Amino acid sequence: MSTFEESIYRLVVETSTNLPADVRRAISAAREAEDRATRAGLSLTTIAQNIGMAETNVSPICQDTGMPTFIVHTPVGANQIVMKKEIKNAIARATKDGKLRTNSVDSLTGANTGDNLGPGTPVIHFEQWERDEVDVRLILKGGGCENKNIQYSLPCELEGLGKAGRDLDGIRKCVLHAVYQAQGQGCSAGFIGVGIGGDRTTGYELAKQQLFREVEDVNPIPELQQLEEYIMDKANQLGIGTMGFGGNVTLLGCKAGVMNRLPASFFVSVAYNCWAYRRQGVLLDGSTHEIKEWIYEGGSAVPMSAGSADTAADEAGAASKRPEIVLRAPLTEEDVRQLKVGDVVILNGAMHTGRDALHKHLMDHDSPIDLNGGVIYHCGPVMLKDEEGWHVKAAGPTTSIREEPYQGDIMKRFGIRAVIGKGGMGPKTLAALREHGGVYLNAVGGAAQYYAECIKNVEGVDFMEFGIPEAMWHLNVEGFAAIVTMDSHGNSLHADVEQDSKAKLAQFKDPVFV
Ligand SMILES: O=C(O)C[C@H](O)C(=O)O
Ligand code: SF4
Repeated sequence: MSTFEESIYRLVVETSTNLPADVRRAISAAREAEDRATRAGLSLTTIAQNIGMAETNVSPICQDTGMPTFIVHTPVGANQIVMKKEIKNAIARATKDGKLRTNSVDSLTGANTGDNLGPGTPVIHFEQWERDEVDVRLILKGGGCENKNIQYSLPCELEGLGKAGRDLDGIRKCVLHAVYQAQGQGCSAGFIGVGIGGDRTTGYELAKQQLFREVEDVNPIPELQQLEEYIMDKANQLGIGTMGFGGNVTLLGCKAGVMNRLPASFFVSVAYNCWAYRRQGVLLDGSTHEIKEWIYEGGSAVPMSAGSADTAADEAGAASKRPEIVLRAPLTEEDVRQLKVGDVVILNGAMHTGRDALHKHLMDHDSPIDLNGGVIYHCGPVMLKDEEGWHVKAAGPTTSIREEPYQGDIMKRFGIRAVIGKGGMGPKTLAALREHGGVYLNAVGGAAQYYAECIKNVEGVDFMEFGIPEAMWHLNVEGFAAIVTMDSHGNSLHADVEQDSKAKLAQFKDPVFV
């Protein structure tokens, strides 16, 4: 392997497994701002533990290792064709080693390429510069937060905020709205990059580029510096909180950039990044391609609590007015009818993963196993196989709302009693929980190491043809902690937080930048 390929491999592993110092500082500050004995505080404790565990285990912070996106600056004359090939080799190797999930899926057939390579994956942007070194930056941005990106075309009308015009105040409203509409689904607390101007494509590119800035830097353009500070202040008054559980911290960073636009177009593009803000970079020697320096301060400079996986579960007891409730699957109707929003549940026993492909399949096919009393986990894990069998390398929840069209019907048809995911579900599922006797449990998004440790055994797998993330994994878990956010009595914490934050958003209707 060439030195360039080796250096890129190291960059990929570091990015996926070790959150940089500036991001850690932002998360630590959020922990300080949030009472530990709340749902948000509890989730931040789990997040902090997870960051420490990922570093120690050299395993993915989150199971969704995202769309690898590289920005490479090369000296004039460097062979970009060879570099591209070697970047791809490094990606395939990191995937084989379980540092990246198999994340490249054929959009028409649904087939997973298995090595993270394919049309459009990875994304590599080359730029030439007049220096001798090679600068390679990488961001691994997951699908859940990518789904919460949003683009506005000014002028427009925004719920809660009214008219947004073609000026700085209109931009202000769009950015606040972008944070509101993400709720907890992009694994808040998040970081946003804002691209002002451009066309639809370059606007989004500019937004994503902002995510390569340091969390603590100061915008050199005074208007944008003001905008960033304003958004940081006001977005954190929306009360959405970590995971959308409500709380004081909703946004960890806001970076805005500007470029020219066409007279007829005025786009504001927002790239939403989850707390698992994985970006790193290396400066390579121009001739040897050895790593000369890391671009962003390494994570090890800011230790996060790497304590035992029990800490969060212990704090969970304090976060709830009622003691935590320990249940063993399969569950009975009585088990789940006793649960109320806010309860902390510790699950033991059998759990089955299922996400988009499985839910669609189960609508008109039988299940390969008996799901009566069963627990479905919305999760697409990172798995590795050796002589002894399959091992879980990372296994946090995925965004549940995508299963909203199917979930209620499937629960009733197969007798499923609990669904675990993140971000909450909608009215159809809530009605089914009530009618059938079911519960929705919210796990901490991105806490892939924390949950992987709870999985004691992989009992089997079905539908491997869907690819590793979409297959139905049969797991045996111990001490899997999650919070009831939708119960069988018609209560949904997600609906409440959305309602509440909408009212708070409306406070920021009046012009600020005039
Ligand atoms: O694909 C996943 O595992 C998670 C995804 O990033 C999500 O946030 O829903
Ligand atoms: S699960 Fe959450 S933390 Fe992981 S990539 Fe998706 S949005 Fe980010």
